[in-house]
Amino acid sequence: MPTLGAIADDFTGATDLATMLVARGFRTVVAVGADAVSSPADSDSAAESDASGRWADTDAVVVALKSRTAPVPEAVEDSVRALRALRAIGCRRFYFKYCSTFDSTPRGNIGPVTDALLAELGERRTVVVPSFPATGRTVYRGRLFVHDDLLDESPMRHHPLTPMLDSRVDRLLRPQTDHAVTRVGLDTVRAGTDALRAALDEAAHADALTVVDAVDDEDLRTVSAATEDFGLVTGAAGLAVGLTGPHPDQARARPASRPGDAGVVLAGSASAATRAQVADALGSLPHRRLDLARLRADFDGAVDGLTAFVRECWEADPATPPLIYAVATPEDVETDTPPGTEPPSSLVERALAACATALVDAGARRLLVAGGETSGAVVTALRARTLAIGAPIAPGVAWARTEVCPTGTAHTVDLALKSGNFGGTDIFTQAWEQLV
Ligand SMILES: Nc1ncnc2c1ncn2[C@@H]1O[C@H](COP(=O)(O)OP(=O)(O)O)[C@@H](O)[C@H]1O
Ligand SMILES: O=C(O)[C@@H](O)C(=O)COP(=O)(O)O
Repeated sequence: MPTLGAIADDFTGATDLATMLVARGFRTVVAVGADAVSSPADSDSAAESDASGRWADTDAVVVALKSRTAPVPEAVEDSVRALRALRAIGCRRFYFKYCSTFDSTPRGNIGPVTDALLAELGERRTVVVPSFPATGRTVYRGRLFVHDDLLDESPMRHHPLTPMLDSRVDRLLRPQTDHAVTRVGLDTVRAGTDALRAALDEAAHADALTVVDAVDDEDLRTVSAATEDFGLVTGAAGLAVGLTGPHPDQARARPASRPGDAGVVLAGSASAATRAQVADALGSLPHRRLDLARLRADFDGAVDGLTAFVRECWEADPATPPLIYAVATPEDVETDTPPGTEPPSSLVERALAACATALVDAGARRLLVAGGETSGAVVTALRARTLAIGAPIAPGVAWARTEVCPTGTAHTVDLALKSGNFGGTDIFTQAWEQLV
């Protein structure tokens, strides 16, 4: 039965954390929203008995939410519902997973969600640990680095929804929370678990969100050990490097598809890493870029055109997955919404979700989706309820086996949700090799 429950503020973040938990020996399931955790049955006793059967072979459950950029009340409500659902199936330790680049605005949602989860648990303190060294995110003297750059000097400065204009994590968090925000530096972390635990027990941190420095995995292991009796920890997936699950050899799900099964890449991400991956794949994968004007003029016709193109590609060469993408260069991002029309971001999400639905119906059994918001739209449209994490592809990215039911018929597919900034340049062509 699961004892560790996590709440992730986007879908790629959920599979990112789940990938880490699987590698650490937790049999992990990603549940799409709180409802996928709870039984649909309405009585508590029915929910309990159903839960004990459904979750018997699971050590950790990660609830995937689409709450990173949702209005604050909605993000809080969804997160608290997820927490209650996780408690109802027996989880006793909780992990709030947000982005390793601390994606949020001065109004939230990291602070308000953390406050609400603490209140729900009756806890007064937690740690704030966005560090994820395997992907170049480190925190030193409270400043968040993305590889060699301070966060506010990285491409995150220009993020359309959550531009990160400061790199001091405590300063970013303070306007978002009702708690005090404190810091513990690397010297204390490097002094070891007992020293860090003693520091976190000091009065200053007793009723606070404490930003803890960590620049390598050993630091994260120390933070994890020093907080093992905390009801809630918060951070990126890196912090899970310090957790140890009970099933080191059984945690990974087997692929659903076989080599040669039809696949597709759907890239809605506009981030720098995805743009480089798109550029790399244009040389070797058949491809089409979304035409926003055409989608506005005739949405169904445009989607039909894209899916017909993919089917033709499969017929010509079943082994090569075509690429449908939204952004190749920063200039491709439309920031203005023509009067009376749908915002470009939602149009793109809807188009890629519609492509995913039609393509699964047409035989796609392997889908690689790039971008957190995009993944949320695709997974929701495919009506997936749970994802079982399989083979790793890159730090923070793995294949997941999932049953989807977009139009009434269920299919088991392999799905990889790639965070915009994760993965090597050749991930769109190389990821398939892990599906064996
Ligand atoms: N050409 C475009 N113009 C405007 N918005 C776009 C365009 N292409 C993609 N988007 C939107 O940008 C957002 C990208 O977010 P996400 O999928 O989380 O990836 P990332 O954060 O890596 O960029 C999505 O909402 C997507 O629909
Ligand atoms: O922690 C991270 O960096 C990722 O898990 C993540 O959340 C990235 O979000 P997107 O770039 O929106 O996919």
